[in-house]
Amino acid sequence: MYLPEKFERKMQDILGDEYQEYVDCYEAPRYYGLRVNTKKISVEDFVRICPFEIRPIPWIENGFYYDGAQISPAKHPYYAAGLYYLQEPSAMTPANRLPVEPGDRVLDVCAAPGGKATELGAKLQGQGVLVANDISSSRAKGLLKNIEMFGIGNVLVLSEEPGKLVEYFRGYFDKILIDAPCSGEGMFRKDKKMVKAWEEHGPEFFSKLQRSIITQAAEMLRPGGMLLYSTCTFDGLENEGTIGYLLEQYPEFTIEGIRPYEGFCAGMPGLWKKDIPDLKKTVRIFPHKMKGEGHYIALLRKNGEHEMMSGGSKKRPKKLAEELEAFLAQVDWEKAGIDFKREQLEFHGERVYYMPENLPDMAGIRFLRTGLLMGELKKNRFEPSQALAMCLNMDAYGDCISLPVDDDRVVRYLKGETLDVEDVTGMKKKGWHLFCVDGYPLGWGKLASGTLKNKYLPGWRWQS
Ligand SMILES: C[S@@+](CC[C@H](N)C(=O)[O-])C[C@H]1O[C@@H](n2cnc3c(N)ncnc32)[C@H](O)[C@@H]1O
Repeated sequence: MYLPEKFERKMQDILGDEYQEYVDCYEAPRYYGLRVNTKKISVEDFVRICPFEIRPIPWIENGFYYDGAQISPAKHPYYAAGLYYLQEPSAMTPANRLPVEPGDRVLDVCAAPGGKATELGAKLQGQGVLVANDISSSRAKGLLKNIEMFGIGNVLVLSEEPGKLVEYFRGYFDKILIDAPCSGEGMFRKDKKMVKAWEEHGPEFFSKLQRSIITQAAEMLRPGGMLLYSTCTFDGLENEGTIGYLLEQYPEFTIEGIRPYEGFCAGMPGLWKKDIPDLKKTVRIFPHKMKGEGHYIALLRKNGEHEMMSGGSKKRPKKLAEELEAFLAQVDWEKAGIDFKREQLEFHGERVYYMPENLPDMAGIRFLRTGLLMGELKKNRFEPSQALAMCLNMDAYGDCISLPVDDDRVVRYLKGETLDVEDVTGMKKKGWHLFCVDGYPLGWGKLASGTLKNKYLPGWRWQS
């Protein structure tokens, strides 16, 4: 495989005697990974129902290898049910090693298309808030879809420069993840196009961007909070150099240890001009040392006294339209994992949202979604949304139709067809039903006389 000479020389310096072993691994096939959505299913249950062969990724509790040359897990209904995300195994490490707890306020600064944000959201288990941002609004659209498919409703999906976010969220977050734009050296085996991109924009270009993003993120972290910085490159300036720069600018930060794995290598203080021994606590992932592509991860804590920052003022709940009221009463919110409070409902035109608690005033921010889009009120008729369907489960909503995965109506539903379901429902029931595969929601349908009118979101439908 072609590698630029300058890159080869750098890797020889970094790896010394191991360089040949590293180069040889470019001839080996890449690894494919699948990460279980623990908000929707336990790892044990997923292993029990998984329709294809998977092998555990040893350093990620909910991660598995699959044979990407033989199978396409994205074409399975369980994928449409949000039971898993497809992600290169090393790329699972950053969100896995950031200790997010339910109830935390979490920011993913460079989140699209959502590989890490979906895991951070799953770890929150519906409590607290995930702010998923990406400067690119086109990439943020894919991010929104992945987050909704994963059933994460306690979310803001934004598309802003991190510098602008500081005005709104200074000292607000408990945990921040920066999966920084980088020169992508660790992805050369997975994606050959990255080599050409590297020749156009190398480490110096990205280093400037990374320094600006990490210092802006530092402003948004509360004292006591934790920040995880990751890249998929080997370059010392972009990795240890960015962390060294942060410590210089913000001495209140300290480098924390990362839960170990035998394949992880220590960060290399010598690659940064100043010697900071704690940089050894950061982690380098090399593809010749473990079964995944190249990555770098640093975990930091911001030290200092924490004052809880409260959000904006509460609006009084208004009187709700009867049909919305009736719909809300039908949901067992506790079983949906949502601590439902009416004052968190917001109305924008016909749309009804369920907002996370304690948000700052967000006037002027560019967003794709604030909160969970519950549905639309059209002439007092309430139509529940796709996002809400993905947040629910069969215990939380009474009227469900669940078919086994091998019933051909499951795929026909995903293609947008009207279904005859009289054999499952009888003739009696009418109205909104949650359509599920093996008990996991795919979307809505409206039932009348044994026929289910398809309400699967048109933009998500499978091609016929
Ligand atoms: C490595 S990718 C993120 C991948 C993502 N975390 C995931 O796991 O799916 C880096 C992202 O940073 C975004 N980006 C580039 N410059 C940025 C900036 N100044 N602020 C925020 N995001 C930025 C890019 O649009 C890109 O989506």
